[in-house]
Amino acid sequence: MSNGIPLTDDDRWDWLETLREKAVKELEGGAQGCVVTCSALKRRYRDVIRKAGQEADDVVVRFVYLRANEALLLQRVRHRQATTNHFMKDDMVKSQFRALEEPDLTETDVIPVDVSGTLQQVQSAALDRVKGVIREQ
Ligand SMILES: Nc1ncnc2c1ncn2[C@@H]1O[C@H](COP(=O)(O)OP(=O)(O)O)[C@@H](O)[C@H]1O
Ligand SMILES: O=C(O)[C@H](O)[C@@H](O)[C@H](O)[C@H](O)COP(=O)(O)O
Repeated sequence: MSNGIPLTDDDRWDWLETLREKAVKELEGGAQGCVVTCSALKRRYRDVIRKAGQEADDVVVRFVYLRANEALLLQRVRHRQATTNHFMKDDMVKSQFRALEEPDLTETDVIPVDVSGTLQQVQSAALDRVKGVIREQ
């Protein structure tokens, strides 16, 4: 990625499984909940994470989809590039959007949150939405 080469499906499977296994281990160790951050761009990647809920009755998987348009995210990645030496440069944003399969209404475990506001606005909107979903369960 630092050379501007997007990852492939094959590059990503093990990573997604590792994330799922780490999260399940946290819960098995007594954690009440666990948040992992991950791009999970395609539906079949999200399905890898979903498996945690299918394999254990007491594990509930929910996705918070941090949603914004390409122009805004390009601007943020450019700003990151100018201020840090992060490996992921702005030339990756286009391929990320090409790979993205936006969750549709059939993915009922997805909570979309608009991230075009400030960090505080995003944090508070995400918390409100997640708390609302937990209350409904
Ligand atoms: N709401 C926001 N307002 C301004 N900048 C943001 C906001 N959310 C994220 N950023 C910045 O955008 C960049 C990419 O965000 P990040 O969450 O790290 O994305 P990813 O992990 O998907 O690459 C980071 O530099 C981050 O600080
Ligand atoms: O293509 C992918 O599978 C993902 O985009 C993944 O590679 C990750 O999101 C980037 O590495 C960004 O890393 P940061 O979260 O550090 O920006």
